[in-house]
Amino acid sequence: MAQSLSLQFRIPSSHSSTNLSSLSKPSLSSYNHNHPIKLIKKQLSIYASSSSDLNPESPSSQVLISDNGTGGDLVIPVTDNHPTTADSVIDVDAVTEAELKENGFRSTRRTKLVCTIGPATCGFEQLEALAVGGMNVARINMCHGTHEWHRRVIERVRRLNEEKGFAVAIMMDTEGSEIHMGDLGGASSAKAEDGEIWTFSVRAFDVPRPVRTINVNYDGFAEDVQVGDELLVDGGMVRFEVIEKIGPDVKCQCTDPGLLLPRANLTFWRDGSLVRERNAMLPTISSKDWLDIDFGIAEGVDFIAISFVKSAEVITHLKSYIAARSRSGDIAVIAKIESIDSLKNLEEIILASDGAMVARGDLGAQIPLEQVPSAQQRIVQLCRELNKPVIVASQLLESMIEYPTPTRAEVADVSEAVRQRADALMLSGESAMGQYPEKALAVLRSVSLRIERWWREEKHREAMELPNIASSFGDTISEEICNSAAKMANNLEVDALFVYAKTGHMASLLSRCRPDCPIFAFTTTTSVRRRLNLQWGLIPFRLNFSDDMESNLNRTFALLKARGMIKSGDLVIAVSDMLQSIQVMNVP
Ligand SMILES: Nc1ncnc2c1ncn2[C@@H]1O[C@H](COP(=O)(O)OP(=O)(O)OP(=O)(O)O)[C@@H](O)[C@H]1O
Ligand SMILES: CC(=O)C(=O)O
Ligand SMILES: [K+]
Ligand SMILES: [Mg+2]
Repeated sequence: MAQSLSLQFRIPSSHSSTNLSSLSKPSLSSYNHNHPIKLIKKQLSIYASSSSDLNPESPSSQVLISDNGTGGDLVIPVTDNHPTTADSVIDVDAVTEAELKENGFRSTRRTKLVCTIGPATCGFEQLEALAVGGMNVARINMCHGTHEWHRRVIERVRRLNEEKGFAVAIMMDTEGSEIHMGDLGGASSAKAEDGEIWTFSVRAFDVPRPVRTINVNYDGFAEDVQVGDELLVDGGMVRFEVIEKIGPDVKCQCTDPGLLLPRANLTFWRDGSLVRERNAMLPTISSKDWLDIDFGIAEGVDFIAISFVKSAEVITHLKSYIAARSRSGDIAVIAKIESIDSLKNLEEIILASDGAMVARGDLGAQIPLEQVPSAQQRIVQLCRELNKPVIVASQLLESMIEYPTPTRAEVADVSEAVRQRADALMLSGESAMGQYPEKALAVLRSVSLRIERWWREEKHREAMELPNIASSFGDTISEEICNSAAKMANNLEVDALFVYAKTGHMASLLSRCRPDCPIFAFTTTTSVRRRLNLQWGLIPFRLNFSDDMESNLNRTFALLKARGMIKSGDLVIAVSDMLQSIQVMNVP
């Protein structure tokens, strides 16, 4: 297949003979600051002020309202579910829009934020507060709650996206078939005190549960453990020693007291290492997980995260299962790295997946805690090399489940993940059942912004050699274009990279380069837009565009300028997957 590579430099003639670096600092401070955040609630979609940009054929699909403050009208598509036919509409969420207007390009956050939704955050208003606070992906954990409960959360997030222009993606996280406790008969927690004897059993207990008894989900439990083994709840939050086995009952003495939470994970250790007897043979995807996956496919979730992945095969199998069943076949599969086996087979698992999660909670129960930081660094780096989005998860702001401010150590941990340039950070209990979900999200947001800016100001560019990952000549060209465009963007200090990518692939290749400027990713479908929302530095927009880059650019400039998101003179580099080209230009 013949491919042409055209490099077009369209610096206006008045600038053509000047030193490029002198062009590169359009005064972002000239952004006007008169846009109250209140606008957030109603700004949804935007269109150009020029009437020729409006599609007269579909006026009935739009509602025009005046936004009395920024000048110009807003176009609100009645439904955001399918690509609208109106070429005049560009979908971007109001928070991004306000952020760009208020602070300019450079200040936008590059690190994406995932929030686990639970009882503390499942209401529409709570979800909206998280979206306004910067949530890019809502995670639902199938360890907890019913399908009905999860369906309602999904429906609310969808409604939020449709009504308020957000692109919050949904990630479903499977339970997996590792050993865990039962649900404590409805109690929210149980306290285990030092020296107490508790009974762990595969027997189901009556309600109310007899005191100091815990049900275990794994039939082979009593057979696999031995007297003297250490039993760790939630990777060591509470510890017991096995003192006696009586049929299905295992008597254990508490050695490290603490709170037992419903369905907490259990591991047992012998002579300092994790015991993996028959439970190592449990399937990665249990029969309950398959039912949950069918539910996720039916609900059209954007990501399915698979717990306790051991090998690449399970990912490949799940991907073909999804491809055969999903209407659009576009659910991304995220491998959760939280077991010894997943570390052993890391590269092939990541290659087979669409992304990975450093699931430090369970990982820290399977390898010594002091090995978790280096595992994290390795996973983050490998994912970036292989161009797969990576999420750093668990206990980032654990103390904020109870307290309104984080510990210094937590802030340092978040900073380190941002500095490693992970695509995304995740809240678990902090947002699912903590007392300060919005505050925790605000901490992730402000720490990300601060560390990213510091990194740019210090020009700390990693000397990371990005390997060639393309499998065809066409892909190689895309990859070279993105690498070059990102490098040019840094050297020329441009304000933004624009990428027109139908499947989103070129957008993620640009994100992999972690350039200094934000990446405006234009895509034609809402589902691709949502999926891109997990990736570092991408500001995803949905826009109908053609194969004619000249007209795409002109239209985009008009649309974005009309809303004050860019302005004349801003320096932009544009790439596209239709016309494989790099164009450098000032916004006219
Ligand atoms: N849908 C839900 N309903 C009720 N409680 C929930 C729900 N989702 C999460 N939680 C609560 O938030 C806590 C933290 O959530 P998180 O998703 O990190 O789960 P986890 O059980 O710790 O396990 P893992 O993340 O390894 O699957 C849970 O232990 C649970 O108490
Ligand atoms: C997120 C998760 O599953 C873990 O940290 O174990
Ligand atoms: K899970
Ligand atoms: Mg886990």
